[in-house]
Amino acid sequence: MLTYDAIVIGFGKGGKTVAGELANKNWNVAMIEKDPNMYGGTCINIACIPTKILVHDGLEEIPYGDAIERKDRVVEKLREKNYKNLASNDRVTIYESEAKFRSDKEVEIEVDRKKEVLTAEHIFINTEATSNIPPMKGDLSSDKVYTSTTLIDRKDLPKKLTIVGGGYIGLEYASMYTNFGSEVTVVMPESVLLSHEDREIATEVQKELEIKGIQFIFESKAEKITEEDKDTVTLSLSNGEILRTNAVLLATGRKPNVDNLGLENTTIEQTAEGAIKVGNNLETTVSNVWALGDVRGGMQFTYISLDDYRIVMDHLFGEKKRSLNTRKNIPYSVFIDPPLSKVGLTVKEAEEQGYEVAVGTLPIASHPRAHVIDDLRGLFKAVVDKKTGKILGATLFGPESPELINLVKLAMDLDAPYTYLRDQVYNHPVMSESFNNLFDISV
Ligand SMILES: Cc1cc2nc3c(=O)[nH]c(=O)nc-3n(C[C@H](O)[C@H](O)[C@H](O)COP(=O)(O)OP(=O)(O)OC[C@H]3O[C@@H](n4cnc5c(N)ncnc54)[C@H](O)[C@@H]3O)c2cc1C
Ligand SMILES: NC(=O)c1ccc[n+]([C@@H]2O[C@H](COP(=O)([O-])OP(=O)(O)OC[C@H]3O[C@@H](n4cnc5c(N)ncnc54)[C@H](O)[C@@H]3O)[C@@H](O)[C@H]2O)c1
Repeated sequence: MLTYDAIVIGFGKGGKTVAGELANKNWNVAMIEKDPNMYGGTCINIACIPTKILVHDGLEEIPYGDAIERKDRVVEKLREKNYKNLASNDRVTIYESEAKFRSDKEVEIEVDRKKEVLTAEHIFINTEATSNIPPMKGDLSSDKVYTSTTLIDRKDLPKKLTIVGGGYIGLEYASMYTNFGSEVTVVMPESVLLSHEDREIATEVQKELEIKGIQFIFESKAEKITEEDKDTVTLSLSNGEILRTNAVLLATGRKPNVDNLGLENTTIEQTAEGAIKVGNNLETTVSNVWALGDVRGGMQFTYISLDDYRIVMDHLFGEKKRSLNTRKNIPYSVFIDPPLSKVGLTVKEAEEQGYEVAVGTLPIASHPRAHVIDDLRGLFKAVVDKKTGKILGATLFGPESPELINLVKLAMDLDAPYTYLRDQVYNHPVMSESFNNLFDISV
């Protein structure tokens, strides 16, 4: 049995950051990663970075095949850099193996076909989330059926792409493949697009995506896939429709990955949804065994996993003040064209929580920067508490919104009144100066 100060399972955002930091504090760290193509984790290899490269290149009208090649080159470079970052640290030993718990503090791996057991007082679980495959009949193993991971490895552009699921992945892939030239249809069980978002803005999003050529089929589930010929499958929907298509993307959520992790050999508990159960400081039900990122449930974003690392470090070495409870406003963006970004509450959510609200609305077409960049699409909305003047939230649909939303987040975190963003001196002509008008709200 090999003894370390810490074992990290999964070379993802949370895991690699924890491993590097512990090694810098002179801990001996075992880093276990099961897939040599995943050094650096989901984000850089199969998610945020490759998809945002394709979003970018699609908008630049770069041919699909060239964009896929560039994506592969960048990902390889990043993976190598991530690997070297830890491999070059004498305090870190990297094991390429699936990790499986044998007991609360023992982890089994396979090295050169031989089983090896590692033990450490501190263990960090960072084993990602994986694609949900919906219960469907037919040829699910067809080479024309994809997940978000496998579709972006396809070298030729599918003429017709049908996407099952209208969440983040469904919409981002719909927008990006339409930009490359695919004819895209999105099938979803909901009766409206983006059911949790501001209705006025969601309607605007649907309008813009339909103008691009995307078709939406609401209130419908995909039920069966039938192989037709070498280029075609048919997809039977619960509403009776049958779609002929060249590729099907299953974008129906991602679930915490605890497959083969051996949790049954431990006293680590899981939530009803199958995530690893953690307290507010991210410790599992076993003392000094921690879980970070997608595997512990909750919001699935790279920056959440990074902030999980901050919480864990604060509990191990700091003042123990950081926790899930102290985390402030979390922004997010859906990288459709133009992008949609949100922080805080919508009008409906604020009213449901008992706030009396004042609302600012700004069509992007009214803003000078929109004319400079020749993109008049979109609508911004801000929600303010009438009583205190505090900003309760903003939903920004329009160019550059993924950058802008962080300004609103900052103002909200600092408890600044809405007038702070309204009366700010911004440079010109830029998108952020739209806040002079967006926040010109009478409360
Ligand atoms: C298509 C797509 C696009 C996305 N776009 C964005 C975006 O733009 N912005 C954003 O913030 N988020 C985005 N996300 C979400 C983001 O990628 C994840 O939230 C984030 O990568 C999760 O990181 P993590 O720290 O949980 O671990 P991960 O980075 O997922 O790493 C986990 C690692 O553990 C390894 N592993 C698993 N089981 C074992 C085991 N038993 N033994 C050893 N190793 C194991 C895996 O191989 C993997 O390398 C996207 C996700 C997808 C799918
Ligand atoms: N920009 C980003 O930050 C970004 C981008 C992509 C993914 N992500 C992360 O990845 C996670 C997973 O994304 P996702 O889009 O797969 O999940 P999601 O939960 O956002 O959406 C899943 C969709 O699939 C639908 N669905 C479920 N079963 C279905 C069925 N049988 N037939 C048809 N539709 C069905 C749901 O109703 C929903 O519309 C997100 O939660 C997000 O955190 C983030």
